[in-house]
Amino acid sequence: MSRAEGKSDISAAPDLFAVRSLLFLPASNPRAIVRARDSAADLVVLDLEDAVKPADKAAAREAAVAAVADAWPTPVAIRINGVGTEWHSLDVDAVAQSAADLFVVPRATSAHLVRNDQAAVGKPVLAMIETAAGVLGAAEIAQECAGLIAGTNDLRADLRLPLGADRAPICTALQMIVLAARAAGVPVFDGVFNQLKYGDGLAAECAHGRMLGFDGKSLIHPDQIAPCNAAFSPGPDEVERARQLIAAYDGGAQRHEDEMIERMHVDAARRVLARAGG
Ligand SMILES: CC(C)(COP(=O)(O)OP(=O)(O)OC[C@H]1O[C@@H](n2cnc3c(N)ncnc32)[C@H](O)[C@@H]1OP(=O)(O)O)[C@@H](O)C(=O)NCCC(=O)NCCSC(=O)C[C@H](O)C(=O)O
Ligand SMILES: [Mg+2]
Repeated sequence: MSRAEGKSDISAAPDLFAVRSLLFLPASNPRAIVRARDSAADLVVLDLEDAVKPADKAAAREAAVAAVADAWPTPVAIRINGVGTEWHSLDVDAVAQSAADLFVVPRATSAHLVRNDQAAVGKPVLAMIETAAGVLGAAEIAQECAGLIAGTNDLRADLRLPLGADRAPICTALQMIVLAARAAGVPVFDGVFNQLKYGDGLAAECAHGRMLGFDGKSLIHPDQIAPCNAAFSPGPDEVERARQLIAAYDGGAQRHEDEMIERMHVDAARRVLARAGG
């Protein structure tokens, strides 16, 4: 089945608040494209940027456009090369003509550059915040976007952190990215976990991201999808607590199981039920 080419309705953005897992893959890897299409990722991002060697950029662009023309069970995005690179305008033109549902801009540093790309492509855009300048501009950038993604590898590099640094030195930046997205009313996604043999490390980092307020997480391998989806889905106890809280509430401030609850707790409980699928 083939999808209409050149979809350009930016109001037709998928419900990105429902996205828990964003699977990145190099658009130059055809086997990975097949795997991604069959995967349980909530959103797939075909990468033209850092995952693709310079010599492969043109072929990757062609492959991404061809891939998104087919039917996908989930929304599919293309990550373009950044403004100022030799591939940027070719990527913009190709994605504008493609059937991708949305696109991703890397290393976003200013709202007007994101606005320019969005106007040229005519699709919803997710902006990656992955530099110090991007973090400081995130509040304005978020106003131009369908969502923000933390680019934690580039951010660590831009901050000149030692290789292998954990999350402690980037926590302030992560919180600023979440604040920016929430102030703009758009969803926000955590960065990638680079370890491919991870034990409990991935689940712990997903849980940390959820506690910081992220809606979901960027992933680099299909094996990371199940732990990520589980971590960003409310468990049965959480769902039951949410149901009981909503049922018990009748306005104002009240006691519920030895805690005070107010209207905002009911709103949060409703979000839990929505994410759990009703
Ligand atoms: C990291 C990898 C290069 C590892 O590759 P490899 O060792 O070949 O993996 P496997 O042998 O375990 O692969 C098994 C099969 O799974 C497919 N596969 C692998 N990764 C993916 C994927 N991401 N999506 C879909 N399918 C995938 C392989 O093709 C194998 O299939 P088959 O041959 O049929 O058995 C590799 O995992 C990889 O390339 N990952 C994604 C890298 C990427 O996209 N990077 C850019 C985004 S991350 C980033 O930089 C964020 C941000 O910009 C920042 O700065 O933080
Ligand atoms: Mg990056």
